[in-house]
Amino acid sequence: MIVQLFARWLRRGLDTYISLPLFALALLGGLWLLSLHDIEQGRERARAAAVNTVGEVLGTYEAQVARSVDSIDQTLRVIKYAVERSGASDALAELAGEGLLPPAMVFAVSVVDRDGMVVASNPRSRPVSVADQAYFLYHQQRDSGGIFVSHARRDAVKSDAHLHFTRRLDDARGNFAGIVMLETDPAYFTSDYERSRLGERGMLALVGTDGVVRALRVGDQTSYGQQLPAGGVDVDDGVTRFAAARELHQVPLRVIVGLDENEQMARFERETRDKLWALATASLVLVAGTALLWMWAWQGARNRARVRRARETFAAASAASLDAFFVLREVRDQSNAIIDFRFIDVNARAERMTGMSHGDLCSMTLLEMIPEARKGGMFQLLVRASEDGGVHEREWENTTQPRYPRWMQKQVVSVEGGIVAIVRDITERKLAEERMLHLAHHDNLTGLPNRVRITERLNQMVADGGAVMVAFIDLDGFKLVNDGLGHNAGDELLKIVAERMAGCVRTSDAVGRFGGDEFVLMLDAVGDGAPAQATAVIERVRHAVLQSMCVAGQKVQVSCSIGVAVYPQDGSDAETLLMHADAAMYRAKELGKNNYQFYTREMNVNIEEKLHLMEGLRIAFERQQFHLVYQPKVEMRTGRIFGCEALIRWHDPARGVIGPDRFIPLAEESGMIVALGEWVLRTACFQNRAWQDAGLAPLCISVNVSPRQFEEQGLVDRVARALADSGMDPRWLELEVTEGLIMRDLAQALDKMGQLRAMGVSLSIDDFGTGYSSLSALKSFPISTLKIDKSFVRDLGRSDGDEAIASSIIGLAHRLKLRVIAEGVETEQQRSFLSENGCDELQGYLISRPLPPERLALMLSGPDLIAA
Ligand SMILES: Nc1nc2c(ncn2[C@@H]2O[C@H](COP(=O)(O)O[C@H]3[C@@H](O)[C@H](n4cnc5c(=O)[nH]c(N)nc54)O[C@@H]3COP(=O)(O)O)[C@@H](O)[C@H]2O)c(=O)[nH]1
Repeated sequence: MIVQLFARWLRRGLDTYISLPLFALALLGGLWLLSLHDIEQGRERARAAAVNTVGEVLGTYEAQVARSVDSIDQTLRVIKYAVERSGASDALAELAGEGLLPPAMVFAVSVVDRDGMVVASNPRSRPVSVADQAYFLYHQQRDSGGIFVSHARRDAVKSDAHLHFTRRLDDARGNFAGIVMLETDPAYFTSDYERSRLGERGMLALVGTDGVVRALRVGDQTSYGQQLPAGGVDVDDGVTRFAAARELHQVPLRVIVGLDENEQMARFERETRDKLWALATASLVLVAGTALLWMWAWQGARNRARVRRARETFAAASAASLDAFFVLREVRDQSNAIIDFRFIDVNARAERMTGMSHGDLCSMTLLEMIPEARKGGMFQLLVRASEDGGVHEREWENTTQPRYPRWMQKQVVSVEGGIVAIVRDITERKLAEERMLHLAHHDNLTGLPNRVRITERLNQMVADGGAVMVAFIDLDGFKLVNDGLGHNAGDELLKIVAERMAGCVRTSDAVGRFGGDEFVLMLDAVGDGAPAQATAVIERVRHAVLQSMCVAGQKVQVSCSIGVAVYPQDGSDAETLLMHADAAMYRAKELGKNNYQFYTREMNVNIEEKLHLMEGLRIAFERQQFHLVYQPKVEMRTGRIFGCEALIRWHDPARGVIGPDRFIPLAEESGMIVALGEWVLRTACFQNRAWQDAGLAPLCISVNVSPRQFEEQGLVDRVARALADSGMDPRWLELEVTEGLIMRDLAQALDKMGQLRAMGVSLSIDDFGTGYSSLSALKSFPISTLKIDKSFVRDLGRSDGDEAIASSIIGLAHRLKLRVIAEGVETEQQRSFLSENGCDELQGYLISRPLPPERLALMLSGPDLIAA
């Protein structure tokens, strides 16, 4: 782990973008260190040179001052000698005569007697006393045998300050006899100030051993009298100097030379500044150059890292991927055109997909592996990806290479130095899509094209032009088989019919299932004789369907009603053609079923009539054109009328009485059934209450409730209100609901039926046997009666099937502890059968047609209608 980390660190360290700035930093540091060291040495050298100069100047200055002081002393000795020999008054004149006196302009010489009076002088001056002067007192008090140098002072003789060099005079007995004195300007001792050597702020000084400055010159300024500290070599004028001092022999004086440090170091500082500038500039250039190089190197390193990461990612992703990865590089000819692609790398999935090893693949080109790649567009896709960059995707159906997947999805990505083709086997998905497409367009049960496909196909045939016949086929009697023998039997029948139909059509025709027991034929009626052939196909289909078959172990027979519409005369699109074929099919049903009818315009009259009726219904409700008739229900055993069914009638002034079969479905469709149904319910309740109030024996009155009415939210409230308003006891009300209605939303129906039952209202299932009741659900219905549909009653005594159904319903109802009523009983034969099979109640023309209320009242007051 540590070794790895170290290796990684080392690798990174060696990376140019890291080592380059480090190197530049080291270089810069070294450069600066060397330069600063050199500067420091230069400084030392400059200082040493300055100190050296000070030494040299001091030597010169010392020599000069020593010479001056020496000659001054010589002069004083000569004067002393002359005064002691010749007397003060003549001595100076003699010496002047012999030219032994110094120039009077610079030096004034005087002789002072023992009382301190100047007695002779050159140049001449008035006699003044210097008895109080330090130099006089010095000699008066001691015989030092030496020269005395005074402070620079003004005195009675001279108004400006002078230095006084004095020697003692002795008389013959060696007593104090006065002094000889030489006065000079202090500036005399600094007049040798050379600017070229001492600069502007250099210093020359003559200082007494007492530390008092006798003469001082700094640049052009001369001064005196300052007190220097013992051994001090510089004056306090704010200038730092290189300075040195030296004491003079035999005279209590020191000479001091000082050179301004700034002036002495100025050249060095200037050169240092220049050096530093040059160094800074070089450093900047180095930093800028390094920064540029670093950016370039960093960019390069980043790119390399990206490529490395991409490689690693590719390797990791491709190794684990379910897709096959092929890395390819172009093969170009001399004109730089791409002529092939060579495999550079592939993953394990690619090896499995091609059945070739990595080594084999990487020694091949694309065209060597798939020679037909140019034909299928694969090669061109790779070329496009290679030249245009980006990602290119396509799905491929492989029809040539049996060992490769049938469907492949290829994604081609241009990468640096080549392209990557990612190939995915999508055969499964494609097949699933095909399956789903098939399911979406085909009927599950029969495998025939469904409504969607039929419409598409029909539109296609219409678009292709030419005559097309559309036959809409509805099975007659299918419901009986489905309800009687169960759904499985119904399904079986539909499959057989579908096969038979498919067997009748020509290859140019098509057959599909539209839904339920409805089928559609699309017949090509183009060409000579084609219409006749198409009609023959229709007839063949009708005949084939009519053949009996065995389903659920029973021999059954159905027929079909066929409506035919022809393109282009009966419609210009699939929808219209199907609608018209449907209308023609209804006509075929009306004409007794088991036949086919071509569409005619008159058939549309029915539709118009429907619209007309709908409008009439609305007006009829407003104008109260409805009334109820009541059909009695009798007990089979006693013949007693125990109830009646309220049936609605519409009396249209223009059209006469219109039956509910015609307008109830329209009222359902328009939603008017809710209001109409409530009117029926209330009228029936009020009527029943009126009969009871008239003293007739109480009857149970049945009211039909249609599906939409039943599903309406306020049904229970409406029933409660009708009962409350009419004052009728709920036990005398029965609501008849159909099977289909309950099964539409079983949970909600059960809830509603429960509420009605709780109110005391009875419930019966109308038209039993025609719906799709689940027998297990039937158990949970809170109903009291099952009504056998009149379609099963009609052929009792003639049809074994109907008899079997009727007796089964009776048996079933009794086992569920329900009563059974048969409706539509018209004949004695039907009554006997029902009676013999235990049916509890009867309703039908055999007893009575539906009657107006007053007629029923009359009937109720009569004898019982059938004998037990
Ligand atoms: N929602 C409502 N539906 C209603 C209402 N009134 C009637 N209807 C339904 O309309 C259908 C046709 O009814 P109608 O024309 O009144 O026919 C009924 C009887 O007249 C008829 N019937 C009775 N006995 C016989 C007979 O011996 N032979 C024969 N051919 N027909 C007979 O049967 C119809 C009663 O059927 P049902 O209701 O199933 O007991 C019909 O479906 C009515 O339900 C209404 O107010 N609301």
